Amino acid sequence: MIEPIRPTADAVEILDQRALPERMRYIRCTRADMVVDAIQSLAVRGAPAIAVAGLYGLWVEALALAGHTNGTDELEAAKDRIRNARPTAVNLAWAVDKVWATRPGEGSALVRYLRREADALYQEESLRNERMAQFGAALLPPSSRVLTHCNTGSLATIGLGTALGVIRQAYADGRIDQVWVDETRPLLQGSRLTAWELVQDGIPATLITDSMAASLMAQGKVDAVLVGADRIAANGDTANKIGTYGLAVLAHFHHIPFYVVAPLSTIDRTLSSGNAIPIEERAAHEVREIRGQAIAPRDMPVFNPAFDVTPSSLISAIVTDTGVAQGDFETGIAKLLEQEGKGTPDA
Ligand SMILES: CSC[C@H]1O[C@H](OP(=O)(O)O)[C@H](O)[C@@H]1O
Repeated sequence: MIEPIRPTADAVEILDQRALPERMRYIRCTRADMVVDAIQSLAVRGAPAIAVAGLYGLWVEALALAGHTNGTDELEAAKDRIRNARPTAVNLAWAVDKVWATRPGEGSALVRYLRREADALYQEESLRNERMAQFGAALLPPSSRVLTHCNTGSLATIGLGTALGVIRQAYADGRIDQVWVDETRPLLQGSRLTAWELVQDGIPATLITDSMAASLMAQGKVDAVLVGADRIAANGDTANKIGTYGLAVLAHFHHIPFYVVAPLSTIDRTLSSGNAIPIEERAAHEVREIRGQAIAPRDMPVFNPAFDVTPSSLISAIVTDTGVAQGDFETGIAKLLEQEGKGTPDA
């Protein structure tokens, strides 16, 4: 299994996803700001993965500050920088807030606690992926041809992945014949990362540009669309990689099931709808260049939102680690949240 995050005795090693698919190199992080930079530059990315990376960042910072005079204040400031490193994916803030709220005093007890919490989330996310894969695969009829957007695999999570975890399980169950992989402009998480993961797994996949999805659906070559999520509101409105909303509109028009796959840690219990989900806007060069090569006039104005919001009315089902919500998402999501931690996922 690919390891996007590798904790060691005194650091956290992060697989630099910016260098994929050509090179596998790890960044050794010994301070919080090294992890913040890795998250903000998308060296590590994907809602669940950045939450795990963030907790290890908190741990290495506590390790480095142990014994410092202003260590407590410096650690709290670092915590805020980690928490706010990327605004849309709720997992990061949720994990940091949860761990910070119940931390013990300071010193070695705090260091041990933070490492223990990071290890626990690492394990938990891996198990969540396995449960989602089972629930999601059951939705797909045999010989399905599915389309996916961005990267929701082992690189974006810990373990099988979310939407890509469902695809892996469904393929293993003989339910998938073909995967259409959206390249996912501007940062190409689909062509660089999802395609790389599927090639490694030997799963039949074909790379397409984002603009090709519509005609594939019109030709009847797509049986389902599977995507991940960065933040899901209580009514099921979902923020995900830019381009997801367009796919949902296309799927709705062509009567194709549109599935969102995400762990409960992606659900924002405080938001009644997607209107208030903060959408991260990123640097213009990400659109104007590819790997430093200009593909647009140098000072061309750019609009570069990293995510968009799909209204729940366009979503066929939301697959989580405790079961599947369909139809009345508000009630369905509330029921799935009630299952959390009970160890007996919804049937
Ligand atoms: C299971 S990852 C969820 C989500 O994260 C990705 O965004 P990014 O590559 O910017 O971190 C994409 O929206 C995935 O669907």
